[in-house]
Amino acid sequence: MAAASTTAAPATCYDTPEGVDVRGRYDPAFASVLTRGALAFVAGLQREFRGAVRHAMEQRREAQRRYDAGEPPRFDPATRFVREGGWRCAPVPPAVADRTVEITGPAEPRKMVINALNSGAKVFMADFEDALSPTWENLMNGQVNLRDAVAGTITFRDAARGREYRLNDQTAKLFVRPRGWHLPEAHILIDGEPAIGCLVDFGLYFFHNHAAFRAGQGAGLGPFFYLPKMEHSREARIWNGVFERAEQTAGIERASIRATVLVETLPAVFQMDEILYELRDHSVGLNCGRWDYIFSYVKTFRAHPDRLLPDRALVGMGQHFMRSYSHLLIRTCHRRGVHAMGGMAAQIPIKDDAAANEAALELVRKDKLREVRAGHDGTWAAHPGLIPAIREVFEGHLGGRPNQIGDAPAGQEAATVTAEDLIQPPRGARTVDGLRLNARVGVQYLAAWLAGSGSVPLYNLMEDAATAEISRVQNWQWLRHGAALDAAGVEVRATPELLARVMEEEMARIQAEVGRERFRQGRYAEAGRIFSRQCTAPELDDFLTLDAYNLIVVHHPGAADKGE
Ligand SMILES: CC(=O)SCCNC(=O)CCNC(=O)[C@H](O)C(C)(C)COP(=O)(O)OP(=O)(O)OC[C@H]1O[C@@H](n2cnc3c(N)ncnc32)[C@H](O)[C@@H]1OP(=O)(O)O
Ligand SMILES: O=CC(=O)O
Ligand SMILES: [Mg+2]
Repeated sequence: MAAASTTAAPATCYDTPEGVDVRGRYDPAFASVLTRGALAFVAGLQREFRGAVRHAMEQRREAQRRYDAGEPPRFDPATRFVREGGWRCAPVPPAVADRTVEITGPAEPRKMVINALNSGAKVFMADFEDALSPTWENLMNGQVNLRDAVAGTITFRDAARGREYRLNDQTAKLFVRPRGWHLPEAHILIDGEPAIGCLVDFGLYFFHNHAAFRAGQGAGLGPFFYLPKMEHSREARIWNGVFERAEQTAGIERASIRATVLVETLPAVFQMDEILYELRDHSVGLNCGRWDYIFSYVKTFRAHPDRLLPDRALVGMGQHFMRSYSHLLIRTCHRRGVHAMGGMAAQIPIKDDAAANEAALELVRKDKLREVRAGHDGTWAAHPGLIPAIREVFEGHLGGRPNQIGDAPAGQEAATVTAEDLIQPPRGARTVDGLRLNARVGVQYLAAWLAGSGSVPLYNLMEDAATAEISRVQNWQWLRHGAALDAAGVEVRATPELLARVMEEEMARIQAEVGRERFRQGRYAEAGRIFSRQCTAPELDDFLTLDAYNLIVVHHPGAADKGE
């Protein structure tokens, strides 16, 4: 139990309710979000839903055993009535009818949160997931940033550049993306077990911000969320229960909270109607999370040598299985009256090369044009510099309308999408250069993640946990099945020996690129070891970030013993 301070000395530990231990570093700013009431709320959610979460995770493993044994993911005959029924989701909240451009970025650093809110995007998705390395410092600073953002008081002074950051009069509407169901929060123990990461992210944010959000940004509704990495509608049902519990606890109307679910796993594409149905009073759409989706395709078909991916750079939205997924998502959302959101082009502005920058922008424009023509209602931008071009494409196409939810379907393609279309293997070459690039990008991303940065620019592209996962699982898949790789016209087999040689050469190349000093001080060597181990593991690890998580957990004994 927490011992409330009885002296005038400043507190140095968190005031926790029964059964809750906070093992993260004490900081008065963190204590302002880790209040006794907020922690009790999170603990209540964990106690009510932990059994269902455990069951859902076991069901994921069970489904994977079936895929490994040769049964592909499919539409569930038992829920045909849901797919065929004429139900609709709750009406779209007027505050977010227009979501043509959404910027995404980690909830920390603070400067980025202000930049994103001021970016001219309609929505800012503040990320505790793919774009954030879940260190204690990042998570808690992220909560502090979001509280100040919702209050409208967030500011930042960049002393080195003499720059002040504050909010514009008009800002993007805030959506928050908590972590996926699979990730623990090891700095908070509830009844002796690590907290469920997403319940910490959701719970703290909701507890402190629901009133201010509804009074301001949400115009009576909200808060708004993005929900990642679900594999089945039973997981959406848990979120729906969490939302209902949160609404009851806060004493606000049912269906205030709204969420967009990322359809970013292959099993989930067969469950889109079912996911929307579970969340029908709390839904505000689905999103094509293309990068995790590609990662999930490899994971789902890990045991199948006939479904090897070509080089990562070739697996874009033009591949048949990706196009089919986007079309079916749009049709599903519009039938149910909610937004069908597009995804993230990986290109970011290139500062020192105007021609290359224009070429990158052109790729983004093309991607967005494809999305809006297909019927998407809005899309994601990784960087503020892309927003004018993306807005031009979407606004040009929509001609002043906030979305195209009520429009007739853009084409007939979606009406005929079959299960076979959704799993058709992508086409293209597999090369040793692809294996190399995966290694070079995967290691540098992991080094950054271990050092606390969850999204980084690498070779002029945005890299985050989802894109790095593709690099990892693709190399694993090629090695596992001894894929034939092209090496300048010569065919070589993907083997652990080949990977070992590639890793040695790529580590040397990374060192040359980042410089000896930065290499020595960074966590590159450790990242190289983890990446190699992951790519050669006999069984594919479910998540790189789960394996590496223990390396960023820092327990502060002083925080837990409370000086008793
Ligand atoms: C697969 C998925 O889940 S996609 C969604 C998750 N991924 C993301 O959200 C990635 C978001 N993007 C980013 O994190 C960044 O754009 C990066 C890491 C790719 C590149 O960042 P940087 O190298 O800092 O970019 P750059 O130096 O060009 O930044 C210029 C300015 O734009 C700001 N900026 C860049 N990206 C963003 C962003 N997404 N949100 C807000 N501000 C941003 C920078 O803070 C910087 O501001 P300043 O001029 O005030 O200092
Ligand atoms: O979260 C988005 C993705 O593409 O993954
Ligand atoms: Mg993702």
